[in-house]
Amino acid sequence: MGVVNVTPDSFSDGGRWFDPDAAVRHGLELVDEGADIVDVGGESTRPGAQRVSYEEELRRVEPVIKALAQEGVPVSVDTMRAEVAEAAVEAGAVLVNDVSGGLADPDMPRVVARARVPYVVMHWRGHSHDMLTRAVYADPVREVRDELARRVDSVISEGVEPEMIVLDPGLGFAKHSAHNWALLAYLDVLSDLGHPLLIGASRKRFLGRLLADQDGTPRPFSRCDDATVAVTALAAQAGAWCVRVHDVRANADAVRVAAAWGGARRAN
Ligand SMILES: Nc1nc2ncc(COP(=O)(O)O)nc2c(=O)[nH]1
Repeated sequence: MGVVNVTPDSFSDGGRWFDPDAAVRHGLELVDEGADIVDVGGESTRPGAQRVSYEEELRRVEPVIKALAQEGVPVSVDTMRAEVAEAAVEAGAVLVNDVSGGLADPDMPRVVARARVPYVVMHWRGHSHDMLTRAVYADPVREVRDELARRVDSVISEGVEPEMIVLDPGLGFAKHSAHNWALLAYLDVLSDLGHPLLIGASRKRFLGRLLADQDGTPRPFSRCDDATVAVTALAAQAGAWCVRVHDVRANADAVRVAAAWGGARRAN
């Protein structure tokens, strides 16, 4: 899953694809690099980000989704708003990627159920402006698993088909580095919920902190693609269904390496 943030302020590529034509060109490049899905988002979710209006979010994403869909690109819409998801599916999106897992907008499960598209339910504990105040866990893996399980039950009760649900641990969302590493180390606990897993580690702060230099300065996000590729290979080997990344080519290569490695083990 290649990322196209049509935002002026996303942490990892803020502003580069804010122009719709540039965003569409970039989405097509990501497909050429090996992306199976292009994820289009119009609202930054970096820690501390302020929300944008529904109108502004839709203005940003709709033309990009429509143009990419018309080129035959499988597009997902990264939104917490049911109205944006509905309009995005109308414009040709084939998957809804909801970082709030249906918590930010109670209408979302009904919209997704009616659209009959796959639905990414990510672990979330509130909006970016204050989510780090909720980054408190006694047992992060068990708590994330239990909270995701509750979201699954809730959205199914609203009509979403179980087989349409994809789960995501929400790395960096109301989580500190140690929480993120624990979730990656125990992906099998989340897989046991019985849904495909999407992993979004690309260029995130916990990778920059891991790679900090001697005086503790975190590695800039633009130089965390190699670490992202390592996470991709390990996540693929751990059975992840999809990784959400900025640098598609290198990560698509890593997925192929993991598939060849895993295939050889099964064959012998
Ligand atoms: N499903 C899913 N969606 C996401 N959308 C945005 C971001 C924030 O990263 P970005 O600003 O680089 O897009 N991370 C995720 C994620 O981890 N999982």
